[in-house]
Amino acid sequence: MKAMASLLCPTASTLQHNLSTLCFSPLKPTTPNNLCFLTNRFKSNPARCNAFFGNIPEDMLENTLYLEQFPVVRSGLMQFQRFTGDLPDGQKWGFLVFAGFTWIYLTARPGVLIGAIDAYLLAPLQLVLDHFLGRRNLKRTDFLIGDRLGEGSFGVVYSGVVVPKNVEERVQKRGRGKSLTLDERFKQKVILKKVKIGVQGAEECGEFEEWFNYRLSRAAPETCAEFLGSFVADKTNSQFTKGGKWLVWKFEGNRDLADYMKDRNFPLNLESVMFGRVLQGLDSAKRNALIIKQIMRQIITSLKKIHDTGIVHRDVKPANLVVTKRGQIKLIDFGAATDLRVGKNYVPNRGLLDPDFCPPEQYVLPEETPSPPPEPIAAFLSPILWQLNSPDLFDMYSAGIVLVQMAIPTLRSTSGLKNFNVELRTCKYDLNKWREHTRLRPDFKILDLDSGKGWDLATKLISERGSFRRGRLSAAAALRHPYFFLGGDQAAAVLSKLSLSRK
Ligand SMILES: Nc1ncnc2c1ncn2[C@@H]1O[C@H](COP(=O)(O)OP(=O)(O)OP(=O)(O)O)[C@@H](O)[C@H]1O
Repeated sequence: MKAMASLLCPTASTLQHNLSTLCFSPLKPTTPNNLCFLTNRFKSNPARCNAFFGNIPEDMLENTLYLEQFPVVRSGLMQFQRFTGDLPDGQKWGFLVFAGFTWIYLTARPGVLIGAIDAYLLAPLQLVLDHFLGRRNLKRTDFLIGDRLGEGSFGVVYSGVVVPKNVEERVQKRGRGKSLTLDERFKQKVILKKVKIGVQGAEECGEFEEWFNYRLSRAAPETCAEFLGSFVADKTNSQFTKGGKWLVWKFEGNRDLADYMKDRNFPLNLESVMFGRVLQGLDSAKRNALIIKQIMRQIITSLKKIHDTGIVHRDVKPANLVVTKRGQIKLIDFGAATDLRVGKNYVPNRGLLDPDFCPPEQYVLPEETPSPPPEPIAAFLSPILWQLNSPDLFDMYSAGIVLVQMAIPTLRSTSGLKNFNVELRTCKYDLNKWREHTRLRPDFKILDLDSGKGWDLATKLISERGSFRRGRLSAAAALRHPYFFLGGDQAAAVLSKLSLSRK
């Protein structure tokens, strides 16, 4: 760095200061500790080097860096020299500080620069590639619709299968025509969401969900269910309505976290899914705690990744976390998500949310925040918006509720969670106060293990926003919390992967 500074400062007369010749001529080292740059011409020819500089001690040569080893530095220095040319010292430094600040701004969360690269380069590239590979040419006849899995405000979700190419449909209906019995050629399972027709805002939500899925398939594919694309039904029959839009995902797993939590055996019913085996040598409280820790680690890691792209999910809850058969937790249902880099799906005053998991502030941004300007301007301003409002902390509250719900058995039922929320509101969202006053007789054993690190994390996620709209841990900060140190859950997960790969 010292040498870099000398290079950039033309008054450092110990070095040749004409940067335009830097890349073609050597710079003489001054002291053994003062690193400087030499070109490869001199590195490979010590005699020539010594002739040029006089005898250079060997230890000094060892400390010498060669400019060719740092192509980025080299081209950066050349560019810098080209731009600053004959400017006086003060202006050169001013230029450097400005360039540094611009770089920090463009790469600060939610990432103006990477967002622009995604929007103007990666998204069109994905479109072309998908067309080329036939991924955007889905059609009604590619799928057979099976059971209905759920219904939200704007869509109805079904399981289904892909009809293999050149396979005649041989569909036998079983029971009342709900379950499909198909031969083994129909093995690729999918999830289909039918966007409701005639429901206000449904079409728009469907468009947003599609947009978010494509965006995440480029930016953080491991965090969410694999999106296969969409199609518009070309005719009306029992399942389809002509003109109706369908979104399609890969089937990621039979059950979501809410399904597992309904089971009395939770969290032990996830033990072999998460770790591939039963954790030996531990009492059941410790096993429970390790499973919950692994689930929380995965949820918060995924949240960190989506927040890094500027997306806030806004509907984090067990029913929106699918558990794959390899024990991965994947986020689904981006219908309520918002991208605060470009203001996508951000409508001031619109709450779309599940009250049981929603933080007290209810909105990701203060209600007085105006509607977003056109996308490029919104993107340019987004680091300021993000710094001022920390919208990611919205999801972190929901993650905190998921943690206490998993760890405290009496909060797992719908009524238990509702009562908890009522009491919490009365305690002004102070979890410690709630603990002193609750009448729900909660069992804190899991959260109190390990000197209460789990409890401490919960109190730092479930809270009101403090001054400057902070006061809750971000995903990155939560992952640095002592709760996640010495991750026995990680060790068990790694061991299970190793034993699986050996099989
Ligand atoms: N990719 C997937 N793999 C396996 N199961 C899934 C997948 N996507 C959704 N599911 C299942 O379908 C259920 C409903 O899905 P989802 O939450 O997306 O729709 P919804 O909440 O009913 O609709 P809305 O988006 O309108 O709220 C989930 O709880 C989950 O069990």
